[in-house]
Amino acid sequence: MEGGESSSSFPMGESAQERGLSHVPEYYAIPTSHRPSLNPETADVPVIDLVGFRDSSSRRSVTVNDIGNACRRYGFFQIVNHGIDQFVLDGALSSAFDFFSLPTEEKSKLMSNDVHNPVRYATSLKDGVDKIQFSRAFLKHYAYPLEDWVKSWPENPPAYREHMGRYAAEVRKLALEIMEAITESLGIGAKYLSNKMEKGMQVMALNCYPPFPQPGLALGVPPHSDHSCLTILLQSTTGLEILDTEDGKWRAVPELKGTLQVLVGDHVEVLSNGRYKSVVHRATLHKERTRISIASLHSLGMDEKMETAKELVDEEHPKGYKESSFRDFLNLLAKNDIAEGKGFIETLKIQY
Ligand SMILES: O=C(O)CCC(=O)C(=O)O
Ligand SMILES: [Fe+2]
Repeated sequence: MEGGESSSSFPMGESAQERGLSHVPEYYAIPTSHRPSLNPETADVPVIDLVGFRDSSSRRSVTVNDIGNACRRYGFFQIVNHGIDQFVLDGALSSAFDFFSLPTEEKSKLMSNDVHNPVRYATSLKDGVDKIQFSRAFLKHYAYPLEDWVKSWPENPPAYREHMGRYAAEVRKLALEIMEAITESLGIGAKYLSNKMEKGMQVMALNCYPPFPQPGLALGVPPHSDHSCLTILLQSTTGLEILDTEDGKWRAVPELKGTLQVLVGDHVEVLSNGRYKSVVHRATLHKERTRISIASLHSLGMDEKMETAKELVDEEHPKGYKESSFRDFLNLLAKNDIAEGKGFIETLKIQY
């Protein structure tokens, strides 16, 4: 089990018997303290109007400031007026839905547990695993440069490549623009990372969470933060929850038609020397509905090391993180089940 190219530290559950829950089937062995609420509080997260960032007037600096505050406070914000048409979003969601609706034999052609594989399908309901703590199927594929990767994407459903390809290209442009707003908000300039992001990686993680009979007893994806610089998430319905570090509570991200969710990833935490923290998040399950989410993860190139900006290091703020690349993350993931292991960001922190 792993998150959407993500890193996490999540204590494995004691067994149901150990906790005296004999009426709960063994496969619902999620630790009590990690069970999601069926009525979570709603997160009061900032909604950023991106038109403001594209403005040349003072509105731009207000928007940059709002983005900086959101990154500092939550590591998360929602965006409206992002410029991606609703039909492109709907096309991506419905092709994801159609892919997951294919017969198992068809999806299994892409089945792989090798985290280095650029296109792979997997599910958390593996044979022989009797503890279903997480219920999810996912398809992950690289998406940039699109012309290099699209050939290895699913051939079915027939419209998949066109619809997902269109969304992939548009969401990547958006991610690069938001990255500019983030570096500008850090005071290191909008173009600080532009060249490296231009040559960077885009991984799309399509998640499918089928209806689950007892959604209070399992999760879709365990708590984790994404390894990326930033992740843009499109969801068909609610289910994403973020951890508020101020009070340690999980809160549900509200559903706002047409919005996209922006998650600060581990590599922006490293870049910012901890001024911005990657957001710890998880996905919950619904009793009757299938939920689809599409996470687009943007980072530097495979072997390009992300380093803390030297402009953000001084006596008061000593360098807090080691440098690392996307490949370093994959290597950690390969030997570390994220449901058990140390989160990627934890391995990067420098202890003084
Ligand atoms: O489904 C979601 O809302 C979250 C998915 C996620 O965190 C991921 O793919 O990294
Ligand atoms: Fe994630």
